[in-house]
Amino acid sequence: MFEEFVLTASTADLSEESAAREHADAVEFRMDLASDPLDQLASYDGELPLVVTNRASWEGGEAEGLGRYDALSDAIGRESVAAVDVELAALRGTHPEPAEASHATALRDAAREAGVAVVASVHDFESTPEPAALVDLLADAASEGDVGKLATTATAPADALAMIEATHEATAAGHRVATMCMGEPGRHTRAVTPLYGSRIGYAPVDPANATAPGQYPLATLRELIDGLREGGADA
Ligand SMILES: O=C1C[C@@](O)(C(=O)O)C[C@@H](O)[C@@H]1O
Repeated sequence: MFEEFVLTASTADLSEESAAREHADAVEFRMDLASDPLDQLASYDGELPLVVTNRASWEGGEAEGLGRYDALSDAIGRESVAAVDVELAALRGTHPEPAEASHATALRDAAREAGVAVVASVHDFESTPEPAALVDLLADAASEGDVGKLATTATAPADALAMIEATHEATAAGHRVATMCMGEPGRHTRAVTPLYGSRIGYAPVDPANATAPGQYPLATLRELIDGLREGGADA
């Protein structure tokens, strides 16, 4: 997975998979936002592969404590699960709770053994650092997972440009990355960074259930990305 760009339908409700199928390559299952996530996984019989995310509260999600790793270890044993998202701060041991690192690295080992890809993720809900700092973060994240994902908050057009530039540089340096800006001024990065190497996009099936600020609806993002790739009338 992630040899090529993967558009995920991000949801807390796996019954949305049938509606997502037309436009998405995979489903991101936000276990932290879901009710009965393990039951939903057990009864999932959709066609799209799943990327499971159990976002920690300290990284903008709703999962509290180390118990979220137990749910993720359960999830990666399912046939339908192709990738698992793990926060870079936990993998790197930079989170103040030391047990985060041992849990995160054990989960990564288990994922690799099960043939499940690891997305090492970083979020900045306030700002977008300078391009050089973004490239460093992407290099760190890519070295800890099969894909390094970075989502920052754009408050001005220059932030979007910084993310596009960093995506290009990190990809040119051989790192496998997924990038996007949250927030209105960075919305277009979701359609554009795939042209510079970003491997994962996130979009809600129903815009009322967006999992981050500034996401396009799924069908719109698919159309934008495909449209930008197709070329002009003489292509
Ligand atoms: O990390 C990401 C990216 C995201 O935050 C976004 O900005 O689209 C949406 C989340 O569901 C996902 O886990």
